Amino acid sequence: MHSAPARTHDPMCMGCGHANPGNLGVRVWFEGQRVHGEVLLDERHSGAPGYAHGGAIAAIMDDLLGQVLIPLDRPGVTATITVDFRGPALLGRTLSLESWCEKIDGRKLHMRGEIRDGDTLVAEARALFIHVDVSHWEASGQPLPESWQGWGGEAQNA
Ligand SMILES: CCCCCCCCCC(=O)SCCNC(=O)CCNC(=O)[C@H](O)C(C)(C)COP(=O)(O)OP(=O)(O)OC[C@H]1O[C@@H](n2cnc3c(N)ncnc32)[C@H](O)[C@@H]1OP(=O)(O)O
Repeated sequence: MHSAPARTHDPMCMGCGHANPGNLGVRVWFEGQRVHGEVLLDERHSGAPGYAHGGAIAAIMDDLLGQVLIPLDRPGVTATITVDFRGPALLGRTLSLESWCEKIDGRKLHMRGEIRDGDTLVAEARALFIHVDVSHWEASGQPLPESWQGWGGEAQNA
């Protein structure tokens, strides 16, 4: 059963933002605290003829693993991410996405994610996210998404 998120991501997000014409087309849905999704890359994301750029795959991973913050109900930022490229990422194929939180250790959120083309593992990633208060993003002066109000309670910030 898919659950509707209480929070939504930045509409201008480079990965999934519906208001960003240059988005990578990441679509996600939630099942409990797990994130599922899909993406279809095309010639704009080429790294070699017919193959996706590794940076596009890494950006998708960052977005995908960050989405876990929504069901966790904790705002956070990526501190470090490692992407292992395991198989060909072909353009023009619908890739399936999955991410989850493996461990929480205080403010440290250890995330994992996978991208598959059918049964083939294309890439896997692990990342450390750090829980922050939403005031972390106020320095830009841009308005924050309305749904972020009251998100995640208190976190001691940078
Ligand atoms: C989907 C819903 C929307 C979600 C929002 C958007 C998500 C988008 C994801 C992104 O792309 S975020 C953009 C890229 N990331 C950043 O811009 C983060 C920039 N870095 C920072 O702002 C600060 O470095 C950070 C908030 C991550 C940490 O600073 P703090 O001063 O708050 O914490 P501190 O440095 O004291 O570290 C807290 C703990 O984390 C550990 N830590 C921090 N950075 C680390 C690192 N890089 N590697 C390993 N450990 C790290 C640190 O050692 C420490 O461990 P201990 O508590 O055990 O001492």
